[in-house]
Amino acid sequence: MTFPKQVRLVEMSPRDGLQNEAGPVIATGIKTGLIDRLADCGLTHIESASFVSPKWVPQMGDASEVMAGIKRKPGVRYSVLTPNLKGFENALAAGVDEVAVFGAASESFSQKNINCSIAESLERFRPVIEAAQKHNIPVRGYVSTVLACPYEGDIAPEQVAKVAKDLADMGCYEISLGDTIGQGTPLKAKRMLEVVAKQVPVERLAAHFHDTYGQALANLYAVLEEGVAVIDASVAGLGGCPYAKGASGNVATEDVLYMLNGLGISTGVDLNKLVATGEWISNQLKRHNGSKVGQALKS
Ligand SMILES: CC(C)(COP(=O)([O-])OP(=O)([O-])OC[C@H]1O[C@@H](n2cnc3c(N)ncnc32)[C@H](O)[C@@H]1OP(=O)([O-])[O-])[C@@H](O)C(=O)NCCC(=O)NCCSC(=O)C[C@@](C)(O)CC(=O)[O-]
Repeated sequence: MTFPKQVRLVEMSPRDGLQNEAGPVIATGIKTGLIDRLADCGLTHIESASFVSPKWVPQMGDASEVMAGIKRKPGVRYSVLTPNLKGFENALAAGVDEVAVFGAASESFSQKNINCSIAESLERFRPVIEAAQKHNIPVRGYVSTVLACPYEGDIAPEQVAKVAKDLADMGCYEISLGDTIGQGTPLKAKRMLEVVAKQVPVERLAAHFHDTYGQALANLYAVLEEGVAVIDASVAGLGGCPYAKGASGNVATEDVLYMLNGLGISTGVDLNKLVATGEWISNQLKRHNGSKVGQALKS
């Protein structure tokens, strides 16, 4: 397989990046400031918030205010997480462009994250997808713990493929494969992708890798070779996972972009603006900038 000529970067920082931030709830103005800056970098798909229970994820409790406060840039898709119909209805009222349902390949992680089994989660997603289709809103699907689970260890690729296929069959246009705790290594990522791609065409798959063990770029390289052309990433490497102790954020968008630029793969994203955005949000949050490229290029 050769590399794709173009990659769509799906920016995770306003959602996956901020959902787990310790301390007081981050001001809505910082969240909207981040989203507007990301759009100005040339990113065309920004996961902006979650319509989940604020008791479960307090940092996402102002999702409606965030959606109302951003400056919508034409050509940018502002998507959100919706675990159930209640979340979908609130998201619809907030005028989102796209929603996402999120399941897992591991039973234990499913229970910890969304308080139900994998089978129950799929039944919960069905009416969300049907309602979204009625309103012509595209639905993305996530599968977490595709390479390892914090409670169950290694996850068989066949388990991932089954959940991915179920979500695709139910109507998700794209399935994002999450190495939630960043434990995967390139060969494992490649094998998992090969097995999943037999059930869901690679054109409908995205890679969502966390960088806990510093393997995310290597894992991305491995799946790019398999034809994956959609990559989830988070500026300044923001993030973590509330149900996966010690997990770090998504791979930093700046680091992915630098690698893609070096491979001659186009994205439409401006690296200098992205580095400035990573530095801006790190300063706002008084947080270490988790991007190596961001550190190297910051002014
Ligand atoms: C799914 C539930 C709601 C089930 O939670 P539950 O407690 O089983 O739900 P419930 O239906 O029994 O409702 C309990 C309470 O939550 C309320 N509620 C119920 N739904 C909503 C909603 N949508 N919006 C606002 N409120 C809601 C509901 O109204 C009720 O309120 P109360 O009567 O107690 O006052 C809960 O478990 C939850 O919100 N989980 C969210 C977990 C989450 O956001 N995790 C992080 C995102 S996933 C992720 O990061 C992984 C990913 C995608 O990035 C990929 C990867 O890296 O692997």
